[in-house]
Amino acid sequence: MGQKRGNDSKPQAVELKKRKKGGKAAKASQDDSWDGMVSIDELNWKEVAMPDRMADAEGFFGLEEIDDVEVIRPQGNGEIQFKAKSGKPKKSIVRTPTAEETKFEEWGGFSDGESTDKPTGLTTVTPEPAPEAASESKEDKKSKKKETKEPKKKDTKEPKNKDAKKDAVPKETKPKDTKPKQNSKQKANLTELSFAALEDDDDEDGVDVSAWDALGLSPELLTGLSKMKFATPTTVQKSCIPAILDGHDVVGKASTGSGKTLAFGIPILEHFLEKRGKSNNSKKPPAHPMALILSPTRELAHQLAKHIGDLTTNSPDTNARIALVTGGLSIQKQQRQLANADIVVGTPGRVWEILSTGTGLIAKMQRIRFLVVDEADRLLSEGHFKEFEEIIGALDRKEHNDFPEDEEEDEEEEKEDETKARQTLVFSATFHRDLQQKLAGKSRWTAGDIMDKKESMEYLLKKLNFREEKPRFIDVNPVQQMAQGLKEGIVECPAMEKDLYLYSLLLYHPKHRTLVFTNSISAVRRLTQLLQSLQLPALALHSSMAQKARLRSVERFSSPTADPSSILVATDVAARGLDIKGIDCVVHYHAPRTADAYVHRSGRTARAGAAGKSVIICAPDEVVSVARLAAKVHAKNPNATAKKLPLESLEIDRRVVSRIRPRINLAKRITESNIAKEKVSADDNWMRAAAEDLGVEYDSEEFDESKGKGRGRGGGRLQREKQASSITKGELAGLRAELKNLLSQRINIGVSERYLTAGRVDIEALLRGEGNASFLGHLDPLNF
Ligand SMILES: Nc1ncnc2c1ncn2[C@@H]1O[C@H](COP(=O)(O)OP(=O)(O)OP(=O)(O)O)[C@@H](O)[C@H]1O
Repeated sequence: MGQKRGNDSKPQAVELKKRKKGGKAAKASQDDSWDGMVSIDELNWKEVAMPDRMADAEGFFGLEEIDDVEVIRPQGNGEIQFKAKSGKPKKSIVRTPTAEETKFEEWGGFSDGESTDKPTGLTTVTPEPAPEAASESKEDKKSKKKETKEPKKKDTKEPKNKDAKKDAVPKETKPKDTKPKQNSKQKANLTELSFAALEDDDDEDGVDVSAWDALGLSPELLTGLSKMKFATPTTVQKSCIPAILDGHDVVGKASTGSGKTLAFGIPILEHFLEKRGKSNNSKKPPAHPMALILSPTRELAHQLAKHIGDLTTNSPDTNARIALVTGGLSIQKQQRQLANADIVVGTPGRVWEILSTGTGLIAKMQRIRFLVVDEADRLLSEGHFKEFEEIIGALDRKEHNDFPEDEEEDEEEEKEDETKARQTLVFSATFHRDLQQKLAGKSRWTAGDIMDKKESMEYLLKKLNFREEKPRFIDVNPVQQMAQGLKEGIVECPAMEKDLYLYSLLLYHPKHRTLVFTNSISAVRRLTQLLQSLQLPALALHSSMAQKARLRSVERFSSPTADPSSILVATDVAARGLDIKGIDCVVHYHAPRTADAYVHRSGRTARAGAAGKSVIICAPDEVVSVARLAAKVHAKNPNATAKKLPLESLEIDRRVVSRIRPRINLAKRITESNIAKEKVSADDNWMRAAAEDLGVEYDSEEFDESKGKGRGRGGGRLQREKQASSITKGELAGLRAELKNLLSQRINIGVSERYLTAGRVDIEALLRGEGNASFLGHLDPLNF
């Protein structure tokens, strides 16, 4: 078993087997008198391969490990040392400095501040802001701190230190990245596991980030933002970051994909940098976590950790430890991770499990500076309320601090930070209308009914114990809940022809990455198979799939190398928070059940200022409820009236519908037969196993006969299933061949000899392969 390390070694800790990467380059003397002892930073660490699932990454990213070393404990207070295990060459455990490190070593540092006797390594070469920037920024931080101590009475959107900061920050931040290997490699590891599309790793150039100047951020984070190519803050970031930096509690509402994660992530990291700067010891593990971010689902928690982690990785010298606390790992491990993290991201169930069983963890967590509740309304619908209430109760309980070693730091903190109360930040894209009115101060809170309405958002907010009497309610888009670049459409069709219209829509929009929502798992299964049999690159996502299969589907769908026409068929498990870049179109195969679901589903496209489309396929008996739902979503939109909603009615060309019907009929028969066969075989296996357990004989034919005779509920379905499953292999092969033949031809929508000779068809264009490759003839686009 090898040793593992992370970024910060702590000599006294025997568990220093793990630390974040980025230790000093080795310069161990390798002459004959050398006794073979090396320090932690001189070891030849190897990067640990990242596991398939983020959950298996144990919460900390970028670990390194080493084999064949012995840990030599110090006498007294000395540093732990290492030496090669007996039988191994002494030098085998020593790292050779890279050419780059040697170069920097010779160069001798950046400025007066750098001590020349520093041994070696990345700490020496970590990019520092220009000297004046560094000193000004310290001043700024001090002044900002003063402001933070007391939430301002007046709502100032810009921090006071704006001007000073402005000078400190390079306009065109082209960071002299002195940790290129570490950063890009860590980034690669993370992005491999990410839901988001991979970015071009080779391109290290930053963008101009002067648009962020007004927010007065540190040079470190500006460099990170520059590298991530976030040239301007989004509206929610512009409004929330100053309020949070000023120490206010914030309830933030902003449309999907508008950048809410960094709206709270950036102030948290600013606080981290400020506190770390003061402690003058970046290597010491934190006495307690600084922020707790609660998220309703594992996927979202992973995404949040990754998004904030990306910013820390890209920001020089910002090695905040992020612990991901979700199911799937040993409690003891997560207790350790949580205790040593700067930022804890987790689901309420798991966080509570860890806190309630760990010794002293509650006392540590009581000292967090930020509590973030993301996708707050879903936290309730996911049934996390009980654990959430327990966590809040525990955080607010008075407990003794049983960490004597932290006392010194505590006193220091206490002296400097008079506002010990934590800041609470609540974010979502949807809050119901009554609550919005109350938060905006337009209607009153009535204590009586709130306490009766347990598990409501009102109750949750009351429980949160804000530091201020009233949190700042920042509603970035009070009139428009939908993203600006989103176009909404509706396709009306007979209830039994939704497959046909879905297929038409997909053919109308080639090279569109499409997310199709259904209301049931069985519909996801059926539609995925149906589309696959039509040779479309469809993938499934629903909650009954194993976690690994879910992640695989999302990654295959979102990978930049994926087919640009990729289709993900999903239940509402994918409706919230999932940040997949480049989804062009969301199709609601089943109408969403609530207005919020419509907002969140549609919010998977048109993210971060991009354009996107959302189309509801609507049966006649759904039209009224869909119109009501759209009216609710657009209630405050001045351009929408009950008669004129921003829902474009999309007319699918009848010729298309009639020409593709044979394809759909064949594909449906093949799919139904496959599903019925799978089901029969699963039932059969189950019956056989049950019969075996009971010690009776099982005759499947006899059983089938008795099943088919039933006239009660489900009798018709059983008959259909039986019929579908009774198609022979030969018949099925025949159907497949027929479908394959149809799919090999383009859909002819009006090209005949008569048209060709009458000049109705641009033959040249046809030969050039222009237009929609699925069709032969001219197809009027949907203009949508
Ligand atoms: N300032 C910025 N400039 C450009 N892109 C940004 C900026 N801030 C965030 N993004 C990108 O925008 C996307 C959406 O961000 P995020 O996931 O935080 O949105 P959200 O508001 O939380 O959405 P949802 O409500 O759906 O969870 C992400 O891919 C993120 O990388």
